[in-house]
Amino acid sequence: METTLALDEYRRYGRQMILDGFGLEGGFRSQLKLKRASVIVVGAGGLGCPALQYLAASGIGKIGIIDHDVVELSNLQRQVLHNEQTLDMPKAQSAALALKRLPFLPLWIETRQDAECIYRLDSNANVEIITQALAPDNAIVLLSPYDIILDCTDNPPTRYLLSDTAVALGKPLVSGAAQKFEGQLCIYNFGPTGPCYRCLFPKPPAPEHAGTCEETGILGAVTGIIGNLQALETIKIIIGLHDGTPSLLLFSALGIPPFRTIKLRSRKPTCPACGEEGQKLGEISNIDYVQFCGGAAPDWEKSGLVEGSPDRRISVKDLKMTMDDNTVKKRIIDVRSATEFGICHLPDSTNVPLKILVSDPHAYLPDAETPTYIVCRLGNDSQIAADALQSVCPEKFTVKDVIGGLRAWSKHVDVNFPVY
Ligand SMILES: Nc1ncnc2c1ncn2[C@@H]1O[C@H](COP(=O)(O)OP(=O)(O)OP(=O)(O)O)[C@@H](O)[C@H]1O
Ligand SMILES: [Zn+2]
Repeated sequence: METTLALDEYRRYGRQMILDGFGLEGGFRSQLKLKRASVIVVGAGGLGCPALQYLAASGIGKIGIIDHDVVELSNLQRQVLHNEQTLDMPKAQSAALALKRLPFLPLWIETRQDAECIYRLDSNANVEIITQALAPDNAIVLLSPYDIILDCTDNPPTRYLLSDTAVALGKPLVSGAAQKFEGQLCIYNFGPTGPCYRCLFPKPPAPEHAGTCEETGILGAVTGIIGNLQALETIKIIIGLHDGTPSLLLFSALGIPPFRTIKLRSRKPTCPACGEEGQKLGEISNIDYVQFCGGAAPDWEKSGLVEGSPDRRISVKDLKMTMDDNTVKKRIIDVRSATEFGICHLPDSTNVPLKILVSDPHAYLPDAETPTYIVCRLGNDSQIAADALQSVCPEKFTVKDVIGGLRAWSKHVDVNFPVY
């Protein structure tokens, strides 16, 4: 265990060590606590990146990063540790390089450890990278070496898995969430009576309310605020400055005031994860979290490409042929929001946002001679809209949804069509 600070660490961390109240036992001891602490950040995305940079800069001794995904261009708007040079690189690795300010991963520091997916970044072994998804069968093993867990992920199955694992390991879980202009922050399973995620949310959100940033949009600075708060709360826990009162912080960039805090009750005795009286969950490795949260999100484009009911669906290539044929009548309805329609749209398409169309499908009935093709971004909403129209129009009318939506259009028909 570390008992001293190196000489250069006094200068490096001096600005925080001299703070009045930087740990009850004084700056030196608090800095040592940070140096001895280990923290694991699950998800090196919008929340994980800002959290990681402040955790690393504060002098935390060991940081783990778990993420199975690779860096994509659409991440750079908010995932500030990644850059154009690290596109396609595993996010955990890209984030670790940024923390160490290294341009690439030199071979001499890439040492494989016990699991195939784990790398230690340098001889001080202070950043550990795990390029594998956190799953029920590895969560206990991967998280147990760390003192504090940060949930910087974006999906309900992983949130429940992280909470249950934190309870099983008796570790605090600093959890962040952000979507659109809004964010949330909560520390679960903290102290002897702090509630867990299941205490607060015994039931998962309906799948339609669990959209990803890709579906709903996100302002980068919002994830920056929540991710930074996660780092701050983690540092407070380590140096003993957190009073442990359970609360949920709600942030809205457009709200007045933008921050609100809700005091939470303590642990629920009947909670199946952390309660004394609850019906026990059982082994984490045996729990099907995806099933619990309503099943996996379908891959709409793929499912659409399967031979299905050709009379109700049309491929993007067939749509293109129809559009090029001036002798046939057609109508293309784009059911995305007006904002998205403004970003890009197919020539001669009309914008009728999904909500408006399904609230009054009769208003958008085609005529017998004009086939209607319905398009959206990914080919999901267009199916709902097509169903709504088909249900109110006579059999012989043609209403088809465009398989895979505009994403498929840019992949298979026009590579210059914007993807967002
Ligand atoms: N079970 C998991 N194990 C490891 N990493 C996870 C797990 N679940 C989610 N993540 C990671 O959490 C991060 C969440 O960040 P964020 O939502 O900003 O990124 P994203 O998924 O790239 O976003 P987008 O929705 O724009 O594609 C992602 O990098 C994702 O790979
Ligand atoms: Zn609980």
